[in-house]
Amino acid sequence: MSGTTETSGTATIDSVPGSAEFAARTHGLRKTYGRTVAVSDVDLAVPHGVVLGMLGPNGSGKTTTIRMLLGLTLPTAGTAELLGHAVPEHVDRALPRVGALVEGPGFHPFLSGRENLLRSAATEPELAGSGLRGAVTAALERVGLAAAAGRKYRAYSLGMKQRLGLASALLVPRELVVLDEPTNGLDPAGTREIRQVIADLHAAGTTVVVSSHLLSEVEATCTHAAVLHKGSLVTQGELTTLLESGGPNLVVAASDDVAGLEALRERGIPARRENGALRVELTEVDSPEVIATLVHAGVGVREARRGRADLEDIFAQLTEETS
Ligand SMILES: Nc1ncnc2c1ncn2[C@@H]1O[C@H](COP(=O)(O)OP(=O)(O)OP(=O)(O)O)[C@@H](O)[C@H]1O
Repeated sequence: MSGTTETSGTATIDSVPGSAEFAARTHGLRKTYGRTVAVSDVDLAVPHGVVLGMLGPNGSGKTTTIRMLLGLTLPTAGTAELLGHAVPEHVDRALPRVGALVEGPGFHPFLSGRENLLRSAATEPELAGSGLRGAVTAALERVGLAAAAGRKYRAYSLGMKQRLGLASALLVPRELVVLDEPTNGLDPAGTREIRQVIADLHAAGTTVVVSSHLLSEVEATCTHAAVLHKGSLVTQGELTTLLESGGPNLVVAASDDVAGLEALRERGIPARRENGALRVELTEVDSPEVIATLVHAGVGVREARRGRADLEDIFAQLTEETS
């Protein structure tokens, strides 16, 4: 790319920082590694003020998308914008207002957590001068690392390393915070703390993009979701809208769920096994037909109750359709 011929839309947005319609945006974003297509034609739009969960199994392209958004990896094709600035061309204009936790934050193994953060803080123009130590202490407290601040980074557990990366991302107030799998390696208490940090950021009006392969994580913390599958964006939008798009379900405790699943699939009724039961989609059929099909096949029905599709069902539907 020459750097002089950008689309007029991007140029206009760039001339008025902070006025962008979306906090982050990509158009036709693509990344290939040899013959591996890591990310394929992704059009992501992150509205201001949302907590967007980037959801997808391992290898679906979450990290690569995030790295391209932050200007850490160059796209093979397509464009990206961060707070209205074209990436990578003008990413330096956006980055002071963006906090990021991505793999390998580059901390020094022989320095303590606090010393590492002081080094990070020294690169923040906003903290030049007296505010530095106070900001570091506040960030350490915020992520629950104050007690371990004097220990060497190399002695930190994976969870502590994650927290230090998060502290670094939160040294100064941010407009946008991007977190790649922030609960990786954390115990349940650590996971709760990260959720609280995300909730606090959201309450303060900060836009958060958080990647996860855990559906429960996204359901618990996010207002929006973007689902990636094999490098493609299969859906994005408000979480409530996404959840409403899932039809009613019947959860059946059957005497033989393997035989039951086979019988249902033979009749073209979408179903899957889940926690020792069968979860059956009721979009085309109703409950009596499901039960009759099972009983006909000699499968006993111990219990059947109706429910709505949860994120896991919707995710299964979306990813099966594009498999
Ligand atoms: N530097 C690289 N060189 C070669 N292939 C890569 C590279 N980075 C990513 N890939 C491949 O691109 C695909 C997407 O990887 P990516 O890390 O973006 O997925 P992910 O959804 O973040 O997965 P995870 O949750 O495991 O981090 C995978 O097939 C991966 O092996």
